Amino acid sequence: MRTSPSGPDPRPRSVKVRAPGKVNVSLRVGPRRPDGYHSVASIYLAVSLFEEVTATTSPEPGVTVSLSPESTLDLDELDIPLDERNLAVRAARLMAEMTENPTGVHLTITKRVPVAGGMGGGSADAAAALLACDALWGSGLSKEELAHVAAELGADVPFALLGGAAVGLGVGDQLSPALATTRFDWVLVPAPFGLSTPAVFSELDRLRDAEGLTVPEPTHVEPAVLAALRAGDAGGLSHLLVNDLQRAAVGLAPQLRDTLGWADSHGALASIVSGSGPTVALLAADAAAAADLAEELAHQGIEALAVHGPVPGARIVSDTLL
Ligand SMILES: C[C@](O)(CO)[C@H](O)COP(=O)(O)OP(=O)(O)OC[C@H]1O[C@@H](n2ccc(N)nc2=O)[C@H](O)[C@@H]1O
Ligand SMILES: Nc1ncnc2c1ncn2[C@@H]1O[C@H](COP(=O)(O)OP(=O)(O)OP(=O)(O)O)[C@@H](O)[C@H]1O
Repeated sequence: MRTSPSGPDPRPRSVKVRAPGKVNVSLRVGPRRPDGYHSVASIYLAVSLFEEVTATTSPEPGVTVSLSPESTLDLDELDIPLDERNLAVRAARLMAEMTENPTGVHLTITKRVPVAGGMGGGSADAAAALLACDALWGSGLSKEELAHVAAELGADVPFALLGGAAVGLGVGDQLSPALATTRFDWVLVPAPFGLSTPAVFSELDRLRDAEGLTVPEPTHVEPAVLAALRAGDAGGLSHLLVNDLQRAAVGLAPQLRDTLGWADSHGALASIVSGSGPTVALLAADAAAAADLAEELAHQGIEALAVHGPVPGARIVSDTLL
């Protein structure tokens, strides 16, 4: 239990935080562990597609949540629980447990990252909710303590707090920042369906079992990937993109093969399934190439989003007295 030196501010307030989605430019997955998780060696890149969470003091005790009409996703189509299963609600409740006399809070989430898309959208909501409640309640937690709480919520949540580019070991939660000196441009192609993260990991286990393939625990990431990131070398990076989950995602959703093929047919440098999928990330040579590619796909009626990374992790956008 912590209180900030000045104690909690009792006045009604509203704190807005934004947090990015991510792609994994390299994702190596080890064998299933006894706890059901898999050790990974991952290189995360935060991209410029942001979730927003506004935490507003509520006269009612507890945590409530709603989705903002400013969301760019079609809210009628979304399968997002608005109860204690919501990752942002879970984050706020954890923060409340660690804060003296927390007020009630209402969370408003602006969804932009494809749901169940492999880009860590729910994780971004959780990270944003943690930071927003930390500010609202003056919980006084250190960065390390916040990262610890984040890891309790999910493997991708600590990275959504940190942002930028980072190496993730353990289940992806043991993070070390990586140097990326210039931006990398991507075109994201969301799918009209979602994939369940545990189902994709299980499919990878199934494929490996069927092949009699045993894999070692991943202990490190490829130095060449870090060198390409450091040098801002999109061409070099394009030959190094790797995702062990990709074949499992494609196994569950074979239509992704076509989308991945658009890199060749539409002049992108390379393509990769983002995390557990099904969003596909096409790597472009530069911002102009990404904008052209997104426009060309849009002309064909295909949803495509030009983004870039690295971008910062969860950050406060506004803090307003009501
Ligand atoms: C695929 C990635 O997005 C790559 O960054 C992450 O590994 C997934 O992170 P996440 O969605 O935050 O995952 P969690 O919410 O912690 O876990 C959901 C489920 O995914 C599986 N899971 C997740 C992460 C991991 N390293 N190994 C796993 O096997 C487990 O079945 C777990 O129960
Ligand atoms: N705030 C939230 N936003 C979206 N989904 C949520 C949220 N809270 C809980 N969920 C549930 O979690 C599931 C996965 O959501 P999410 O969009 O985070 O997937 P993802 O981006 O594939 O995750 P990851 O890349 O971290 O594996 C959704 O289908 C939904 O039922």
